[in-house]
Amino acid sequence: EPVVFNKPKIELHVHLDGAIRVQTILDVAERRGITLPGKTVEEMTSVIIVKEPATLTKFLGKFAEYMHVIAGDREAIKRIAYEFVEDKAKEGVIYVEVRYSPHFLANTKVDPIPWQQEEGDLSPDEVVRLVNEGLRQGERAFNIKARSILCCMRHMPSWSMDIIELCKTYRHQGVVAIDLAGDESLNCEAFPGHRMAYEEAVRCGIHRTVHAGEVGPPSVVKEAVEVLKAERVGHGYRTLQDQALYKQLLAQNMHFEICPISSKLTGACDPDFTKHPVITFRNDQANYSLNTDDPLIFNSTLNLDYNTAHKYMGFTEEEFKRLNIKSAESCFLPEEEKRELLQKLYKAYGMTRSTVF
Ligand SMILES: O=c1[nH]cnc2c1ncn2[C@@H]1O[C@H](CO)[C@@H](O)[C@H]1O
Repeated sequence: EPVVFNKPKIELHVHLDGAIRVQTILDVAERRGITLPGKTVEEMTSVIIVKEPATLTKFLGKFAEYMHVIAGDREAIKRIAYEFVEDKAKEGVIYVEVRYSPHFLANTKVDPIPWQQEEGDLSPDEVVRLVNEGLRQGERAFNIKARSILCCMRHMPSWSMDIIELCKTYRHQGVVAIDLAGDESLNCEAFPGHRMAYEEAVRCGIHRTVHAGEVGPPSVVKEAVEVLKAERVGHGYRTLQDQALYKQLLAQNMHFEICPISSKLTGACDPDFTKHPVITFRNDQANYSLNTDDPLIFNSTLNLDYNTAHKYMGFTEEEFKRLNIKSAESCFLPEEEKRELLQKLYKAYGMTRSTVF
């Protein structure tokens, strides 16, 4: 696979638990005495990955193949965070916001205890500290910047107040925002638990993004923006089905976190990339990023997403630069650090302030 955009990049939408190395899953399983359906990287990869377009619900089921290996294990959680930063640095990412559900990696103070684990002594709070530590060590080792976003889960509104409290506690240790992830096709309207958490986020100045309009109708996007006060929309492809809403969000400079490979394999979009919604976003010079979402499960890299945009959608170097600058402008860093990041991009792209889009 050739590298079409071999320049510094920003990634804003990637799930930590969807970006684990298969080798790490095997190593940890062996150490913990957990039996897996595959013994080699090749075998486990074929168990985990989605090869053909499926449904969001089926795709989300894939996490159950390996989450029980990592969850509840301090060393494993720190390791996946550290290795994630290394992998992103290798892809040419200079700033990444990585998201996850602390509850999904815990085995106490979480109800129900996920992945059929026995109760243990690893709480969501400690999970966040371990991830913060892994990311920080990765930042130092690989010379890139990594921040995190904590996910509420659509089907677990009872966890959402924990999430906003964790965002508040760790806002100066790398946590920059709240997200709402999970299966939008099962419950469309956000539960009061989610709404309360997002209200608190607004009150405390915690940044907000929401998975919306990935497979759900444009009304979910509207709710994300108007009720949950999302500053960015995760995916948001279906926004295009409501032209009035789309025009309004364009005018508002709303940021869309686009994940091309993901959108094909979750069945969110037409598998024919020449018909992809991001072509419309591009033609309208919208504010959006290109992201991997879950590279483990899609067996992908950020380069594959860029190549796909280039090969099937006619994306140019110019557009890749523009969208990365929009991504930096829409990231959840404090203003000062955002300016620094933008300067880095301008320099790497050979742009002076006057040639900026
Ligand atoms: O594309 C997606 N849409 C909705 N939810 C997702 C997607 N990818 C991952 N997750 C969900 O987010 C959780 C926290 O990282 C993952 O465990 C998965 O359940």
